[in-house]
Amino acid sequence: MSPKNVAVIGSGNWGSCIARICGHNVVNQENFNSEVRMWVFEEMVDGKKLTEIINTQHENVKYLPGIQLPTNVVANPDLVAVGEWADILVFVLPHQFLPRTCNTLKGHLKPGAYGVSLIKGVHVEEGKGMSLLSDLIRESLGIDCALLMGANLAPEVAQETYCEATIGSRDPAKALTTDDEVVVELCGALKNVVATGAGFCDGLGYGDNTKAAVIRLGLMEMIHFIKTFYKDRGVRDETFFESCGMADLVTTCYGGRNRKLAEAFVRTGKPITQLEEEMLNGQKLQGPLTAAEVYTMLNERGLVKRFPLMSAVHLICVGQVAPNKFIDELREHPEHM
Ligand SMILES: NC(=O)C1=CN([C@@H]2O[C@H](COP(=O)(O)OP(=O)(O)OC[C@H]3O[C@@H](n4cnc5c(N)ncnc54)[C@H](O)[C@@H]3O)[C@@H](O)[C@H]2O)C=CC1
Ligand SMILES: O=C(CO)COP(=O)(O)O
Repeated sequence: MSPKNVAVIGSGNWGSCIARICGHNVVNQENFNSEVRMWVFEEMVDGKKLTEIINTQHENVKYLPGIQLPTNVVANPDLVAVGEWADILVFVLPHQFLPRTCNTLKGHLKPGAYGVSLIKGVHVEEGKGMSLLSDLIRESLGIDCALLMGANLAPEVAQETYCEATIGSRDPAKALTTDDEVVVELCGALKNVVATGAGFCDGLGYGDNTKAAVIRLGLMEMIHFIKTFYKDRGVRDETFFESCGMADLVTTCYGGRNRKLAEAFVRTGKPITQLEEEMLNGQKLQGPLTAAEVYTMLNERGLVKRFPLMSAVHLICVGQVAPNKFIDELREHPEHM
């Protein structure tokens, strides 16, 4: 069997961190090519191409500054060239860019190539409903796709502190932890909405009890949402207690970017898009966008009242509900009835 080529499709905060890990992991492994290619959405940083900076300084100075990348991680701005070369494609980019990325890759992958998605989000088209991002990858590219999700704030993972992750796959040859891939993927997507709510709590000055209630109600809505829309795909309760579930929810509600910006949104009154530009230096928030996508689904199906937390997060983000009404929206939560 010839050694497999690993490509990382994405080069943001998490993308660069994962490329670093892949780079270390393939060294001296006879089953893998010792070079890892990382597709970079090209941009200029201080007058230089980001790919050139990464390939000479071995650091993604914009999205993962201060962390050395192994020299066998090679940045490449040509998505099709990276896709044609790869046997394993690690998808790790902000979810809003996935449809266009798949369209570009379509028809260019090797036979037998497969994907692993680390992307937290969903794909919703008005009037057409919701699809999993992994299904988008599977269907548009004609490849199998596993998932890797978990309590994994990139800056901490890059520092190599102890953490866990959950790998989901229907194919037992690739599934190290669970075949319950729908729960693995959707927990990763939906916790970003709850984390936005947790940030509102912090911005409003509530204490830990209130935030714990938001986290718990958020988890209950996540479970109910997944069971409502995907019960025919083998949803199991125990998966919610894996790293992809409870643990990721907790870490994001305390240490994530969604929490941080939601707090600033309440404190400053500035629009989320403006705060994203001011505070994240090109990194992208997934929570408010996912909240809008989830709301579209819930609204089309008359389910807004059954999911008051996720709905309120969206309505607050778009300015239709005042942030200080957030907790009022939860007082008659269906979980309390
Ligand atoms: N950062 C983290 O701690 C973690 C992130 N994730 C998830 O991983 C996914 C990727 O997140 P990050 O790597 O942190 O990204 P990021 O938040 O750092 O986003 C910046 C990336 O988006 C790219 N980008 C900007 N415009 C683009 C376009 N038009 N087309 C394609 N790419 C474009 C930039 O080039 C850059 O690579 C997200 O779904 C996120 O929720 C999952 C676990 C941890
Ligand atoms: O998914 C994450 C941690 O597992 C990162 O969350 P944020 O995007 O809120 O930083």
